[in-house]
Amino acid sequence: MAQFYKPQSRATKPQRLTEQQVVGLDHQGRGIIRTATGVRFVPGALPTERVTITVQGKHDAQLERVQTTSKQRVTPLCAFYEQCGGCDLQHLALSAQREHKQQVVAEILAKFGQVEAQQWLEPLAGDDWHYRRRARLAVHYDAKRQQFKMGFRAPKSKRITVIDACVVLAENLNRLIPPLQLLLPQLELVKQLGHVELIEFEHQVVVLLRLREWPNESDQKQLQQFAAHYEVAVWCDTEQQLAPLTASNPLSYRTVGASINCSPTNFMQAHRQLSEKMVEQALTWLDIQPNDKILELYAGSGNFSLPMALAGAQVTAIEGVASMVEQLKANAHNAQLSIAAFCTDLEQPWSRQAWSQEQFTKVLLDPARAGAPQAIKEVATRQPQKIVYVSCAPDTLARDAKVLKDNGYTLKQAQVVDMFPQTHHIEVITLFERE
Ligand SMILES: C[S@@+](CC[C@H](N)C(=O)[O-])C[C@H]1O[C@@H](n2cnc3c(N)ncnc32)[C@H](O)[C@@H]1O
Repeated sequence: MAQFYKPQSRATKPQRLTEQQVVGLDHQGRGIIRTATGVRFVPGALPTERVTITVQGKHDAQLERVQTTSKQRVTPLCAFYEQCGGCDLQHLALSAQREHKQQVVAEILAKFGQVEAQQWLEPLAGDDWHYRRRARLAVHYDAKRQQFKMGFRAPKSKRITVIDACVVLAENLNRLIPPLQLLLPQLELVKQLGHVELIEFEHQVVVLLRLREWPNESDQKQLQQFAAHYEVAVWCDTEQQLAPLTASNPLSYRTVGASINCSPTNFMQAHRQLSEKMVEQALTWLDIQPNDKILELYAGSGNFSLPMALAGAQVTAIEGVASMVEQLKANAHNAQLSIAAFCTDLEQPWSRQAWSQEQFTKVLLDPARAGAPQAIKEVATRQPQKIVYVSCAPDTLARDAKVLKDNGYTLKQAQVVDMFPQTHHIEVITLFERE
């Protein structure tokens, strides 16, 4: 048999380093330490602290002990903080979390966009706990052991941290976790359950079950009893259909001056109070005048479109998901507003889009994490007076901001929207103006 050279295993004992100085926080909320062998990123460590770490991989390290504690360190509220990893900034005081988020955005804008905001507004904040109006819970059923797990996935892992409460989830949703943990393993559908979503709408709390097939009669009966008892609607999302299994009120959420009807799988801003406040800020910056023609990109079901039209603008709204475009049109119709809405993939050039031939005075865009690499070039060449850019990813915002800067725009104002307190996730709203 042929023999091949096999290098010796390089596995060594994990290296332990004591008295390490934390010099900053990175954009994922991890402490930064400069060791003799390079930079290490340490979840849970805070600037000014001296800590003991165990080195893992090339740049990561695990926090073992805090030797000198930061004044900004607070005791995490959540019992699952160590295992869950969802709210990874809970050990940092809230005011410091917000300061950190603003600093991260400013640094990334300067480094990757060569852009500086002329003015930062105070972060927009709402409830710091029990603020989330939507959560997706991972599930796993071990048929052999008849073991059911429901919770959140641990960081960088498929492991499920079983929880019986979540400190950032709206109380309306939080109370459903223990009874669902009891009910679901008793149902036949547990064997084909993909995940569970809990969503708080304006007049209805929804438990959405992701399934392969529609539930059998016995399961349906038990789910109906559950729904009646907890005053929720159970919806099922199979490959064939998305529909309520129990009685359900129409699903909607509030925006400034209007209700937005939507389906349980449509995008909805995460924070139950801050969505409207963020829309108000956008309206203030846009300063809508009677002749304004506004182009809105990544419009969803109309969260910004309806308030802009109510303020008197002529709105053209673009969204990539066809069902949301239809929803947006219906929402505009219900509010007796005239909004031109189109389904377009904004990753593609606009040359064939008839809507793009119009002259727009102002643009509002609210892309997903990937930002708007193609759309921003198209916007910049059209030279609207004002651009309001809402972002949940400072790195792609910085890349797109550079395109605007190169095309004569100045970043007049910026504001962190604390849409995800206790976590490192960042939302920011920005106003660019043509010089
Ligand atoms: C952050 S959400 C914002 C939605 C809306 N502005 C709101 O406040 O509810 C981003 C939206 O962009 C849409 N989207 C993502 N990629 C897209 C693309 N390539 N073309 C068009 N729309 C896209 C998503 O479907 C989603 O509705």
